[in-house]
Amino acid sequence: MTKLSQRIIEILLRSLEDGLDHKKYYESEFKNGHGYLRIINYTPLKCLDDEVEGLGMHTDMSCVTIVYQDQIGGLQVKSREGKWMDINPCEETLVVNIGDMLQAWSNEKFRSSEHRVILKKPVNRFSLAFFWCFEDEKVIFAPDEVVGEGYARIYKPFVCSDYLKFRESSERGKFEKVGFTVRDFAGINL
Ligand SMILES: O=C(O)CCC(=O)C(=O)O
Ligand SMILES: [Fe+2]
Repeated sequence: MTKLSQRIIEILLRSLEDGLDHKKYYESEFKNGHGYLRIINYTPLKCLDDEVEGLGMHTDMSCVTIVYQDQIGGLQVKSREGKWMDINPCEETLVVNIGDMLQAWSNEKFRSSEHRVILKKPVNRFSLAFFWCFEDEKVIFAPDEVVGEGYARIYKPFVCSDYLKFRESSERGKFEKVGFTVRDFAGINL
C-alpha cells in the first residue's frame, strides 16, 4: 500500500504543470510521508426501512486514500453539481480519493472529494481505507511554481498535525457539518 500510494503521488505530480520538476518535489516534499490503515465494519440497524448513513459526508485529511470496499457497496462521492454518485464495488478495483493535504499543497489543482457511506441493506459491510499522509511536523505550503503565475494563493502555511487536531476536535458528533474543512482552517480568500 505504501508503494502504491507513493506511485500515485508521483503520477499526480507528473500531471501538474508541464516543465515542473516533479522528481524534485517528490523528494523534497513527499518522501517522508507515512500511511495508516483503518479497518471498518459497518453493522446495520436491525430494520432498515430506508437508506441510512453509515459514515456521514466528509473529506479525508490525507494526501491520498486508497479504499477497498466489499461487494455490498454504499460508497458515494459528491459530483461538482452536488449530486451523490454511487461508487459501485468492482472486483480487483480499489478507489483512490484525493485528500485535504494534497488539495492544500497543490493550491487546489487537486480537489479533495466529498464522500460518504450509505447502508442500503441489512447486512454487515466491510472496508479498508489506507490514508497516505505527510509527516506530522510538515509545514504544508504550496510551492510558488505549483500555485502558478497569475493564480492567487488559497492557503496559509500550516502544520500538518495542527490540522489533524483541528479536525479531531471539530468532528466529534458533527462529522458531516460544513465549517470544518481545510479551507476553514487555513484558507486565505474565503
Ligand atoms: O468505508 C468506505 O468505503 C469509505 C471509508 C472512508 O471514507 C473513510 O474511512 O474515510
Ligand atoms: Fe473517507
